[in-house]
Amino acid sequence: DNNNSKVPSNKRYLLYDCNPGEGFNLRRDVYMRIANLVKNLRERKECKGDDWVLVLPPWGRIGYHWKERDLEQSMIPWSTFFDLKSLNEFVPVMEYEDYIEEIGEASIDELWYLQNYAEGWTSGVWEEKMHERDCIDSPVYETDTEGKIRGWFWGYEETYAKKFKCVSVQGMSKMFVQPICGGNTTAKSLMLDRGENMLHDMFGGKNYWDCRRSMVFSHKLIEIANNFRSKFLDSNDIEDNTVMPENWKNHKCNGDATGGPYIAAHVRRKDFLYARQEYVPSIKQVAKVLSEKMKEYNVNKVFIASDGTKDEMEELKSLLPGMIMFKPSKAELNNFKMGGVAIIDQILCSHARYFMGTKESTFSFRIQEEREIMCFPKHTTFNRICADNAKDDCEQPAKWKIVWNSDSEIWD
Ligand SMILES: C[C@@H]1O[C@H](OP(=O)(O)OP(=O)(O)OC[C@H]2O[C@@H](n3cnc4c(=O)[nH]c(N)nc43)[C@H](O)[C@@H]2O)[C@@H](O)[C@H](O)[C@@H]1O
Repeated sequence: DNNNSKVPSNKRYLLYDCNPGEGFNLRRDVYMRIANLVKNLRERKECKGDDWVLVLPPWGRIGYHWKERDLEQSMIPWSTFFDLKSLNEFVPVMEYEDYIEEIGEASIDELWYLQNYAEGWTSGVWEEKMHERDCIDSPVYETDTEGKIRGWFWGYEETYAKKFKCVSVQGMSKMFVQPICGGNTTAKSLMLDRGENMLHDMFGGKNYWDCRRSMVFSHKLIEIANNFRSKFLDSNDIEDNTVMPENWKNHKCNGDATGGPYIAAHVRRKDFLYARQEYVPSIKQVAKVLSEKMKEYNVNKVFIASDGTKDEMEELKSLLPGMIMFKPSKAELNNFKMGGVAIIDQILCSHARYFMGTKESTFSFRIQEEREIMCFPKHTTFNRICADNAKDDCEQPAKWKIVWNSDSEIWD
């Protein structure tokens, strides 16, 4: 065992990763499930006070969207997108490179590949369960001649794992506490791959919202967005009533946020045009609905965040002259990558007087949460633009209520 002797014996590391196809904002949700698991591992008696730390999986060319050929996107640390000091106020976290340095070698003791049950829900009722099983998918990891388990570790080619198993799971993050602390493993470092197979303990509860509030964006990105707000949208935190304290733990609502004198929309296109066809409005419909809302809110600017094509955005602009978009400079794109630009778009949407999202897009959900955290009235947040056909029932998004105080943890 080459583990660095400087590391205290009760220190343990939890690493994770997701299905490569998952996009940025779904991954932010998986982070929250893992962070809540780490919180449980740190607090539950059976874990004997071990000092669990969450190791942040570097960002790379994830999902369908971050594939720009001329943009280097690999081994991106979390600090590019998020404020680590704020994350650390919820559970201790560290960057992957700091982990390697701390333990003194690019290795992970044990790797669990999470999967479903091959047989599905046999009993017909959903129950929480977890078992070591044969791998269902053909393995994405291979054992080399030295017995080291090799595979994709965020582009760090020297990294390997020492043990590997497939684990079938059906349940919430709390269910992992017993297998991890109850003697099934003594690994100092444990990685859960396909972390999206773990569900939230208490979706929408106090821990959910505390963790969500700790995901403060990097100060550099906030600064760029704030400059853009003041230059193009006549918007600033004092007048908009969106001032946030240094430490998210000290934040409370002081009346409603008003937002800047503009409305905003997240217009998700690309794969949604096919996968969510019946819910996606045409560009003409987007323009029609937003013009009406601009009148209703008495503003002449509408900020658009979109993954749409240049042609689609030109068409929209021709129908909606008050339209404003954020276009990164080449240098900004190189520094902050697709994720940074996505966050700037989200910050700009979240400070608008009124917001409309896209049905079932986690990109829109994260904006809605951000507005909920900043104390916007719900009717200005939980809206979407309906499609122009009759098939769309036009159901509006669920109004998630932020939980500030300790709630009854019904699974405890
Ligand atoms: C169908 C599913 O859709 C899910 O997407 P969905 O929830 O919208 O949201 P995300 O998981 O964030 O994935 C969408 C990606 O598209 C880009 N993107 C989308 N809209 C915008 C925008 O307005 N501005 C900017 N700058 N970027 C945008 C962004 O890079 C983001 O990472 C995927 O995560 C799933 O993997 C799956 O494909």
